[in-house]
Amino acid sequence: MSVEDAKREAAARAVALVEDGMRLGLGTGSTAKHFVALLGERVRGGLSVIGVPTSERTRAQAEAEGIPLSDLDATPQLDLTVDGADEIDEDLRLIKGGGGALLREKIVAAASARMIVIADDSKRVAVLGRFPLPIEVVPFGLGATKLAVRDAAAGAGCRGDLRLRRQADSSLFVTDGGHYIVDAAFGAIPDPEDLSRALLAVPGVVDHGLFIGLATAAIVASPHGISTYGDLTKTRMVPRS
Ligand SMILES: O=C(CO)[C@H](O)[C@H](O)COP(=O)(O)O
Repeated sequence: MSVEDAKREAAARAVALVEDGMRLGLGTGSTAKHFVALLGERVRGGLSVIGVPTSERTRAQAEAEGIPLSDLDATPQLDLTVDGADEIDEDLRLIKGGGGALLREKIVAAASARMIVIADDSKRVAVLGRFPLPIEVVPFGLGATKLAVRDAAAGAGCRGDLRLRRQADSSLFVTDGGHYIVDAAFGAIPDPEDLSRALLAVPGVVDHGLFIGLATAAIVASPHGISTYGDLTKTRMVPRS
C-alpha cells in the first residue's frame, strides 16, 4: 500500500464514523483532503452534515464537493473534527501545522467534542519533536519575538534552529490569519506541556503546533492495515452556550 493509499484508508475509516446531522470540523492537509473528498461523496448520496473548515484551502475543496459549510460564529460547538497530524505520540499529543493551518485547526478542535486524527504510520513517534515545531507569530516585532522564543524554549529544555517559513518561490509564508510561521527544529521535546506554556507566554506568539489534550483518538493506516489509538467514541467537554 502506498502512503497515499494509507492516508485514504484512514480517511475512509473516519468518514464511516460520520452520522446524519453532525457538525464537523474539517481538517487541512493531504490526509484531511481525502476525508473531505470522501465526505463529499456521502453528502451527494444524501448525508446531511454541516462542516466548519480549518483553512481557506479546505473551504474551497469542501465548497467544490458540495458540503454545506458554516463557521464557529453560527455553529460554535462541533460534534467531531477529523484532521491530520505531523506527529502523534503515545498520549495522543500532536505536532500540527506543517500545512500552516495550526491556529484555525486548534480553535476548531477545541470547539469539538471529539477530535479524531487520521494519518499514515510514519506520523507515530515515541517522543515529539523530530518534525520541526511550527510556531505562529505576528509580523510586528519578529526579531524580538524570535529571541524571546529561543529563550523560552531553552527554559523548557529545547534548543534548535528557528527558521521563518518561506514558500517555494522564497516569499514569506503567510497564514490565513495574516501571521508568519517560525519552524523550530528542537529535536526531542522532553516536556511538551512545559514548552507549550513557555511559548504561549511570549508576546508575539499567537499559538504553536503542539496539540495537547485535544485529540480523542487516532486512526493510523500502515501497509499491514488500520490501527486505532484511544477511543473513537470518546468525547471531551467543550465550552457550552
Ligand atoms: O497540521 C496540518 C496542517 O496545518 C496537517 O494536518 C499536517 O501537516 C499533516 O498533513 P498531511 O496530512 O499532509 O501529512
